Amino acid sequence: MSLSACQPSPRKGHTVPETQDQTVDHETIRVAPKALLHDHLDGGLRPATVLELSAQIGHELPADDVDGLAEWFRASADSGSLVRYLETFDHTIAVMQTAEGLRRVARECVEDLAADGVVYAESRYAPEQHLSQGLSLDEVVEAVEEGIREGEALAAEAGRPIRVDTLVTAMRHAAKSREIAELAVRHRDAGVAGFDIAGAEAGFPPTRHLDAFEYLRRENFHFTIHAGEAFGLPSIWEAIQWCGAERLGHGVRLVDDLTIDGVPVAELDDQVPYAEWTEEQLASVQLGRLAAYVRDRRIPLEMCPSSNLQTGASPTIAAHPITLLDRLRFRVTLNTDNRLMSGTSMSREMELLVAEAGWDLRHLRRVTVNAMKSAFLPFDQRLDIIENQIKPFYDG
Ligand SMILES: O=c1[nH]cnc2c1ncn2[C@@H]1O[C@H](CO)[C@@H](O)[C@H]1O
Ligand SMILES: [Zn+2]
Repeated sequence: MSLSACQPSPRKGHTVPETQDQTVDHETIRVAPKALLHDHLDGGLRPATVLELSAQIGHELPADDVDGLAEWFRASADSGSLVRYLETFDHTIAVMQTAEGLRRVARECVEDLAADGVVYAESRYAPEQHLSQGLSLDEVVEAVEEGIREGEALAAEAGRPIRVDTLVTAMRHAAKSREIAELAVRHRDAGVAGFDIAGAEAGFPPTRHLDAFEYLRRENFHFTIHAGEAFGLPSIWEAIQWCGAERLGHGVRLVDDLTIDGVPVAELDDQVPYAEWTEEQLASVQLGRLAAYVRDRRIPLEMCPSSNLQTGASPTIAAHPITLLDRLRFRVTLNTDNRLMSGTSMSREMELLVAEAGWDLRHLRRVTVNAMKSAFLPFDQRLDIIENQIKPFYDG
């Protein structure tokens, strides 16, 4: 891929000059250092592990071989509805009910991310969904952290060092968020970097969990909220202005607050791919008050293109708002969401954007630095990864 004339000129501070060849091939993407903020532990199992652990506990699966099961997850998650997409998790959560199962899944998650070139990741899961065989909430967290430390050690041995922190999630339809928030804070010095709420969005506004968010703020703890995926601007507004979310999980519907001459950009008659918009077209986009606030405050958007195609939040990669929001300089990050359900990886998400949305190495560098800037990791450690791992590769 070479540079196209439609790309915005790099601003001061963007160190890759526009004249430099930004060709991105498969191998470059594979080895590029990546930062991943939004990846569900229970959405990233190896199909072989689901099969093996299910056989051990007598859990019945919809397919009995690796390829068939991988395909079943992809196809079933491809429903166009978040609620149906989430039903596929029954089969992964079933094998994550023992300390041993949780530890193995966490260890393999870290190894798989490291093999994909990820150098920093935040892996999230909902401890309340892993209690059916008698584990306590604390035992669930401890088992996951053990598995993650094992995975980090194995990855370092394999020459692919990676740091993985966790986000403890509360399910938004349940009424446990305060208890889960306290659980997260209890384990803050043992690998838990933040808190999240997930699950069906429509009908379950984040303000139902205000008590948990107020508690977390008093504890100086970090949290992100899934918002603006299956429901629109009111959900994003509540997450930021009522709950105080530091980042937005997805936030893709923020595009509803972008207009040209009063028409929402997604409803424009002549739909030109965002990569091909001219600087004049970009300059004519008006930001509503919420979108302007999100951009002004540099609120990170944890965007997950493939997942959004499956749940119907976006029709195609080329038309996915990530490219428009990136070109308008929102703080966009690129994520996998659920590697098993989407049959994806960070490399694959990057390749899709390069092949179908006009991205090149500068875009990949930008979302990687953005993600690292937005991580729930102490500032000095974020800086260290940016300066010593990310920039040397992308600017080298
Ligand atoms: O994209 C998503 N939107 C909302 N909820 C999700 C998404 N992906 C996964 N989960 C939910 O988060 C739980 C904890 O990891 C998963 O069990 C699933 O129910
Ligand atoms: Zn998610």
